[in-house]
Amino acid sequence: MDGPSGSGKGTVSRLVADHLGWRLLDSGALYRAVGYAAGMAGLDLSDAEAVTRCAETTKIQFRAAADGGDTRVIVNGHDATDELRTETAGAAASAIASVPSVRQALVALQLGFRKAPGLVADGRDMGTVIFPDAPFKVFLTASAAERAKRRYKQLKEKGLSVTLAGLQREIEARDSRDASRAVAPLKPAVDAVLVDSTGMGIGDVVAKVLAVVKL
Ligand SMILES: Nc1ncnc2c1ncn2[C@@H]1O[C@H](COP(=O)(O)OP(=O)(O)O)[C@@H](O)[C@H]1O
Ligand SMILES: Nc1ccn([C@H]2C[C@H](O)[C@@H](COP(=O)(O)OP(=O)(O)O)O2)c(=O)n1
Repeated sequence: MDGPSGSGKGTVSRLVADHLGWRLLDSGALYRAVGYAAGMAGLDLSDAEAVTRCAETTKIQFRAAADGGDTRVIVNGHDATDELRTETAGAAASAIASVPSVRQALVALQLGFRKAPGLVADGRDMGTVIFPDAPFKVFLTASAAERAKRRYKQLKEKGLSVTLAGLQREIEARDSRDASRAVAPLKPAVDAVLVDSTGMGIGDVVAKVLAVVKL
């Protein structure tokens, strides 16, 4: 499941994976974790060699939350789940994700998630680069205005201080960087089913995605 920020990939992927009893890979969390670790180490995010070393050495673990809430993301032993959800972490992730050797450093880890009975993987290049032979591919979109509204609500609920206009600018800047980079740009795989979730409820989107999965 690939698509731009706020299209609902994470939410829909989790529900689809739960429904099918499949595993889940939130690939964006890996890029966020590396961006976060690089920031903690005081690295210059435009220093390709330093951030590549960081991607090669950062220890990233996913841990189910005890209360059934969001999966926790542990970065070098520290639970960084909350820090990783911020738009600053998203921007840092997008910056380091444009470095080809950083992407390369995360390939094996992602491939390791592919296990029976199945995997739902969410990101930007799941259907194009990491799992090109995936039998079912969805490219999930929504208008930039709607995606900004969703993110605004989500971050406000987490108590973060954000503005709608600021978020829309940040989301559009990130999408344009993700889509224009030379390696693994954000774009639908040729065999992906396009789902535009603008104006659709989460349940309807999940049903549409499940209809793509023909077992
Ligand atoms: N179809 C939808 N309608 C309304 N809100 C949605 C929809 N899909 C997702 N959301 C909400 O939008 C926010 C961003 O969704 P998320 O799954 O994190 O997107 P992504 O992983 O694509 O960035 C979340 O708060 C989520 O609950
Ligand atoms: N497979 C992926 C996943 C994410 N990235 C990069 C580009 C994205 O802007 C950042 C953050 O991704 P993430 O999916 O967590 O972001 P959103 O939840 O969609 O806002 O990481 C990537 O380059 N390739």
